[in-house]
Amino acid sequence: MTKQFKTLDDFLGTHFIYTYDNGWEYEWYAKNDHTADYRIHGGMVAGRWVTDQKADILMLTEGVYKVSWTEPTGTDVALDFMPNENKMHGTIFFPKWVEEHPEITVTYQNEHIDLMEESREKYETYPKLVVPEMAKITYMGDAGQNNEDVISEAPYQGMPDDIRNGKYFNENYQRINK
Ligand SMILES: C=Cc1ccc(O)cc1
Repeated sequence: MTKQFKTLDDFLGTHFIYTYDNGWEYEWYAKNDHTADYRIHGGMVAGRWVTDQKADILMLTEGVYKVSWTEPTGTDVALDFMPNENKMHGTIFFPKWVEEHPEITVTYQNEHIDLMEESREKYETYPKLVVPEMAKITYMGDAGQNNEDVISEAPYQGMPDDIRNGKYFNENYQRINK
C-alpha cells in the first residue's frame, strides 16, 4: 500500500501487521471508528485472537492515530499508528495474572468472555506488567470497514507471510481458503 494517510477515514478499514522491537508480532484491523479486531502471532500471548473489541479511535494530527481500550482480561492497551512512516508504538498494561497464566488468554476470546472475567477476579492484578514498544509495520492492506473476513480464524504458523505474499485475500479482500 503506498497511499498517504491524511484523514481518520484513511485509517478506518486498514489492516496492519507489525513487529514490535521486542520481537512480538501482531496483526490489527481498524474495523470501524469504534471497533478493532486483532490476532497475535508472536510473544507472550501468541495464538490469541479477538473480534469486535470496542476501542477509542481518533486522529491526533494529520496521519497520526491513537487507539485505546480495556479488555475483559483487565489488560489495557494504547496504540499510536504513524502509517506514513511504517511505524507504530504500543503500550500494553498486563494484569499480573495474565503474566502468570498467559495460556488462559490464548484462545478466541469472544467465546470465552466468562472465563476472562472469572480469571481477573480469581487471580492477582498487581503489580501490572507494562510493555511499551516501538514497532515496524510490515504490511498494510485496505480491507474496507466492517470486513468480517479480515480476522476470521485462529492464527497459524506462516499466516503473516501468506498475507504479505498476497496468498490470503483475493482482490476484493475476501479470505481465499474458507
Ligand atoms: C492486547 C492486545 C493488543 C492488540 C494489539 C497490540 O498491538 C497490542 C496489544
